[in-house]
Amino acid sequence: MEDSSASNGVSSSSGITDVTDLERYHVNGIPETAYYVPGFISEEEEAILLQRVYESPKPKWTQLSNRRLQNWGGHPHAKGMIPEDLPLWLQLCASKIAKLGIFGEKIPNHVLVNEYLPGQGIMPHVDGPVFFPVITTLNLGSHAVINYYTPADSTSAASSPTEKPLSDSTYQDVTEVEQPLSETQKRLDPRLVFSLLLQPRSLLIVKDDLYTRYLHGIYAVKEDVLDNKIANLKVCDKEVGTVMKRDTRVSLTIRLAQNTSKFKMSFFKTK
Ligand SMILES: O=C(O)CCC(=O)C(=O)O
Ligand SMILES: [Fe+2]
Repeated sequence: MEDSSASNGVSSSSGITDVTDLERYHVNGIPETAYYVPGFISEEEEAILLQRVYESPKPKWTQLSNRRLQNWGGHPHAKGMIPEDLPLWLQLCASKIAKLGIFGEKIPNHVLVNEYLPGQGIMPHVDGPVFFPVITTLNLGSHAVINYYTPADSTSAASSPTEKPLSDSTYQDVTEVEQPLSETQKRLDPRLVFSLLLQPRSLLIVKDDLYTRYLHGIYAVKEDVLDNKIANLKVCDKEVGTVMKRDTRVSLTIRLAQNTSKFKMSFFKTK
């Protein structure tokens, strides 16, 4: 008999069922809380998810200057979000992640699909306040190295007090803020605190300050040279100096948007 959940994406069962198990995946040696779960999904599940992403209607894609994306679950806005139901294949992903207990009793309701060709990246930014302060990323197709930078409001010597915080990548003005990618990267490099290698099929979970205050970004390069800033190199069984060629990477950023109904009411009141 065919397993309908598998044909729609990921099976909702998982070997990891509670937060106690999750502690095994805690990333050590970094100042904030992150979990890196290698092999969170199988190769079959990865292939099905990629198939679902690429069979989505063309208008679902938004082309940005250095990547393209699909937004599922409603459009985030500084004041909240009008929710839309996730398609079944994403609901299954969200349920599997919810079983880890990291969203309390809730199930994530928003998914951002980002596609990066080799040489593409995302400039350092913080995600918006619309979301519950846990961010989960499912990695498909290729690796990436994600960099974390000290917060713009940090008192560290490297940060400039005149600097404006960067906008949320999911906001409408993203195309404008993404133009000066290399300039921004150069300016922020002294503030790089640590990086994480994200292998295909892994799940990354970051929380609290790492989510709300640190900036995160991915270099726009065709290959990554692994260095000792990468906190999970050992877990990934990799060595400093290894060169990893990028292929096309698809990431699913799976989050819980809050205050959705409140926004709905005030939205209609102002019309
Ligand atoms: O692709 C990633 O892992 C990062 C995506 C991201 O930071 C975002 O969409 O806000
Ligand atoms: Fe982000």
